[in-house]
Parts: sequence; structure tokens; C-alpha cells
Amino acid sequence: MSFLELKNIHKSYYMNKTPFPVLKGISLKFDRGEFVSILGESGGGKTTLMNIIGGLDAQYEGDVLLNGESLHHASVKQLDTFRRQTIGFIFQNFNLISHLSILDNVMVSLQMTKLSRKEQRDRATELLDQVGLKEHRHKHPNQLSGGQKQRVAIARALASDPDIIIADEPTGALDSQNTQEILALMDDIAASGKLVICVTHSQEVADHGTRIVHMADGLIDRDENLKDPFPVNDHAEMPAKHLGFMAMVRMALQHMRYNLGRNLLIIFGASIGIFSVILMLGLGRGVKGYINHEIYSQIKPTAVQVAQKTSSESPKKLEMKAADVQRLKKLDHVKKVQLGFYTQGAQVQHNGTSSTAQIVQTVTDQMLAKSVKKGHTPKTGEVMLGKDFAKKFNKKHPYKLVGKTVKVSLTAMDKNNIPTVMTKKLTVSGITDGSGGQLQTNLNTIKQMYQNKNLTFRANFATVDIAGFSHVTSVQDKIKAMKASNGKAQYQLTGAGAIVSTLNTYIQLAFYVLAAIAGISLLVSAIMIIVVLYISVSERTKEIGILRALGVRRRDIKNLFLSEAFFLGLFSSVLALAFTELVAVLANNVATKYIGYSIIGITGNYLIFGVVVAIVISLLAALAPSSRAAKLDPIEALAYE
Ligand SMILES: Nc1ncnc2c1ncn2[C@@H]1O[C@H](COP(=O)(O)OP(=O)(O)OP(=O)(O)O)[C@@H](O)[C@H]1O
Repeated sequence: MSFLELKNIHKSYYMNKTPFPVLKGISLKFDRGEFVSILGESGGGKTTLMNIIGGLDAQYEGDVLLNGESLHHASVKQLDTFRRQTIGFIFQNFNLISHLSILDNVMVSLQMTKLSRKEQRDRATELLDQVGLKEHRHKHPNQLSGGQKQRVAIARALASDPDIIIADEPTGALDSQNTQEILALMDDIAASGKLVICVTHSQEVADHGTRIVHMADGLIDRDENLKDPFPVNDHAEMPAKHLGFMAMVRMALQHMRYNLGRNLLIIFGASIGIFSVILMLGLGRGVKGYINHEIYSQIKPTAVQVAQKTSSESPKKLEMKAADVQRLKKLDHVKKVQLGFYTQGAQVQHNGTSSTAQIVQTVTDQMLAKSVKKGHTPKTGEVMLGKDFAKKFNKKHPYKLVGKTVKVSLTAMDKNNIPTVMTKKLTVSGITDGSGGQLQTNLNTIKQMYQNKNLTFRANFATVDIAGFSHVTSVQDKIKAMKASNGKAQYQLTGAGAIVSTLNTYIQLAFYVLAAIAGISLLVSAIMIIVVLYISVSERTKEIGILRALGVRRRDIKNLFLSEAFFLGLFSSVLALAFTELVAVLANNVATKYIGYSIIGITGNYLIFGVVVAIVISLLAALAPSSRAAKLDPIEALAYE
């Protein structure tokens, strides 16, 4: 039984469904130790035959038997293994991978063996030593002469110790000196017991081998033995495996490094998209936090003000009664309910100066003790003024008003709807900061003012104290849901606290919109990655062909491109995080200086979100280009110029 046997091989190419027969019934037997030259006129089908023997082409009729086993029905995967394990290719135009060093070019084949990384490196170095290029191993292919490149290709073809070496015009691009050297190397290969099949036009090359097969018109017209084949000693096969994960990652990184400038630009472009999304989210959170901070530094967040829900101005309709207090008290998590009163326009007189306080309000639990800058909150017969309002009476020293007496006049309607002025002398108990409003007094004081004029006093809001900040929203919702006897909502929330949640919703919404707009730049980044990867696939068509010829599986080709995309995404997000942190630190420094608050609130979650989004988008963008790369036909890819 011959080592390799071709049985009646027929092959046609089809142009518009018209067959052009190229191989018309080739039957040949080969054995290890032979150095067979295939001669024939140009276009005679020699390369076509080599592609079939080498497992690159499975579209033929007839059979190729290796050790008696047919290749014809082998799956794509089995052919990959066949090329990896049994075949070593040497091409006329060398087909080295330009972005890999000489050593790494040889290593590609070795990475598909079960040798350890160190053993692979040692073997690659040893092979390069054998072809006289050990000193050049760290160079790239473009730094070598043609003869040197072909010697690298030979080292690569031998790397996985295959039984068959297929050389297509290996000396076609070389001068006679280099031709002699390459032929000597190929002699050595055959002498080591391998089968060398060499396609050539050169009689000189053909005469070098042990046998010449001549093709004409798609058939073998001469088969001549020149010498005995070299003796064959049995040797253990080097066990093969597919390209390892780490090898693939390394290859992806090597390619990225080779195209560093371009990749840095893409990474920079993509990072801008991610940066803007994270920044918008952080800014949204920061602004919301700042506004809440501002509001809650002036009012107590756990106290909400409740009023009757009515559009009427009538004090009777607006009145909050003891029954309302009881109803509100019954709600879960409500600690205390206090009636309160507010009105507009109080005339205040002191030492001959008169001024109007726009809002008059009874002191409630919603006021923070720290807003009292001087003195204390008003008891019966006392009043507390806002600092700015107090300045109307003592511009330079508003605090000096504490302890002084002021005359406060309020107007209310009597039973007949006639305005009645109620005036009372009150002692200034304290001065508040700007947030304390203009004039605050005590509920009893106001009641007394009404009673003095025989008018009915009606409280018009209630302050509900809630046990714990976490219950605020739920209690607020329950209050809003309480119904009057007519089925309509009974109460509304008033005061600053009421607007906080609405405001928060709007802020959140606004920043989601901004983040979505920033997302558009992310989309642009994704499109950019798609375009770049498509270009990369086109540029690397030949490399893909070489890798496939070396036995790299389709899946690994796909993963190679996906790995590059993964790293593009990862590096973009890392850069984006660095930008975000930088901008956040700078902006927060400035903001803290001017408004005492960090305006960009970036959380760990936003950062993780940024990284995940960047990687997912890059991988999605890479799906189509990487599938295209994986589907390339290895023969077409190799022929790509
Ligand atoms: N993919 C293809 N589609 C159509 N025709 C093809 C294809 N590849 C090769 N051919 C044709 O098949 C014939 C044999 O080509 P092949 O490359 O096998 O010849 P060759 O003997 O190796 O030629 P050369 O010595 O010039 O390299 C040629 O006529 C060529 O034009």
C-alpha cells in the first residue's frame, strides 16, 4: 500500500455553469522519502492538483488515499486536522504573515501542537537555526531577502513535523544561488523520510528530485524515477491540536500592536462614546444629589406638608381640621401631625420703618434647627425673621433685632367678607438664614390675633412627620391616594418637599435623554469598529488563507477577529474610564470650590456598565466581519493580491 495515492482525480472549474475540465483522470502513487517534481505547461492544473492533495480543495471527483484512508469524504474539520498534522506548504511567494516576527511565523504551526510553550520556542529556534536564520528570528518578513523568506517558510512547513511537504514553485522567485540552497534544504527534508512534492517549471529543479511526473492536458503523460527514494525510518507523529486560546489572544494582540497607530485611533474614538455615556449618567446622579442636598439642607426630608386639594381660595374649604389630623395620624410610619398656617403679606413695623413680608408661616417641624442663626424658634407672642428681611430694619446688624419688639399686622376677612386688620406687638425671638422665609411665628400667636378680632381661625396645612427617610415616598403616595367623600383626592402635598420627587423624576429623565444622545456617539463608535474590522478582513485575506492552509480552523479565525474586537472594546472602555475619572475629579474640584458639592457622581456600577457596554458593542460589531473572515475559501484567500 502506498503512503499517498491519487485515484482517477477529475476536477473542473465552472464559469457560468459551463464546466472547464482541468484534471481529467489523474492516478498517482507516492511514498515517503520521495522528492517528486511535477512538471507541466502553465495552466496545466498542477496547482489545482496540489490543492487537492493538500486538503485545501475538497471539490473533485476520484479519491485521495492516505495510508489507504480516503480523504474525499472528510469533513471541513477533518481536513483542517489533516493540513495541520500531515501537510506542510511552501509557496512561491513565501506567504509569511507580515505582522509576526520570523520566530512567531514558525510558531504559528507549533502552536497547533501539544508541545509546551517553551518546547515550541526551542523547536522554532532550532528549525530557524537549521535554515541558517537563527540570528534573524526577531526580524519581520519585510526585513528579509527572498531566499531568507523562503527558508522561513520551509522552517514553518517543517515545524509540526508533517509527513508531506507540498511546495508550489518554491524557487520561482529566487536567483540561482538561493535556488541551490533551497533545493539542498528540500533534499534534506526528503532524506529525513518525508514525501516532498514540488510543482515546478524548472528542469533544473526537477532533475534534483528522485522522480519527475509530467502533466499535459489534465493527464499524466510521463512518470520517471531518477533515483531511489530515501530510506524511511518510522518516527512518532507530533500530536496536533487546534490553535489554543492563549495563542489566539497573543496573535490578536500582536496584530493590534503591529497596527498600533490605527488601533489607538479607533480606541480613542470608541472611548469618547463610552466616556460621554458614563459622564452623562454621573452628571445626572450628581445634579440630582446636589438639588436634593440643597433642598434638604433647608428642610427636613422626613416632614411633609399636606393641604386640602382644592382650587378654592376660601379659608373654609382650605381648612385642615382635627379630623384631618386624625386621618393622617393613622397612616403607617407617621410619627406626628401638626396643624400649621400660612398666609401672604404681613406688614411689619419697627422704629418707624415698615416693610411687607410676602409669606408668613407658622413654624413647623419641617424647619431645620440649624437654619436659626441667632436666637430661638418663636414661642407664643414671638416672631422669627429671615436675615434678609431683618436687614430692612437694621441693614448692618440684622442680628441685633433679636429681643426687639416689632408690630405685625395681618389682614383677614370677617364673616361678611370685609377685610379686617389684626395687629399685635411681637418680640423677635430669632433670625434665620435665607431658607427660613421672611416671617415665621407660632400657631398660638396667630390664633390669638384672630381671636382678638373675633374672627375664626382656620389652620390651612398640616405637617406630617414620618419615621425614617425610607418611608417618605410611600407615605407621600398614600396621602396623595386618600379620597374625599366625593371620591376625589382629598389632599395635596405642598412646600419644598412636595416638589423634590417630581423634580428628581424630571432630572433623571433629562439625564437619561442626554445619556441616550451620548449613546449615539457610541453607535458611531460601533459602526467605526465594523468598518475597521471589515477593512481588516480584506487586508488580511491572504493571512487568513495562510492560517487556513496551516490548519487553523474557521472557528479560530472567527475568534481571532472577535478577540481583537474584545480588546478594542476593553481598551476603549479603560481609556473611557480614565477620561471619566479625570473629568470627574477636575469638575468635582471646581464644583466643590464653588457650590460645595461634587456635581459628577460616578458609581462603580456606571463604570462596570461602561466596560460591559464597550465590550458587548465591539463584539456585536465584529460578528459580521469575523464570520466573513471565517467563511473565506482558503484557496481564494491565498490567491488574493
Ligand atoms: N478558481 C478558478 N476558477 C476558474 N478557473 C481556474 C481557477 N483556478 C484555476 N483555474 C484555471 O484552471 C487551470 C489550471 O490552473 P492551475 O493554477 O492549476 O495551473 P498550473 O498548472 O498550476 O499553472 P501555473 O504553472 O501557471 O501555475 C487554468 O486554466 C486556470 O485558469
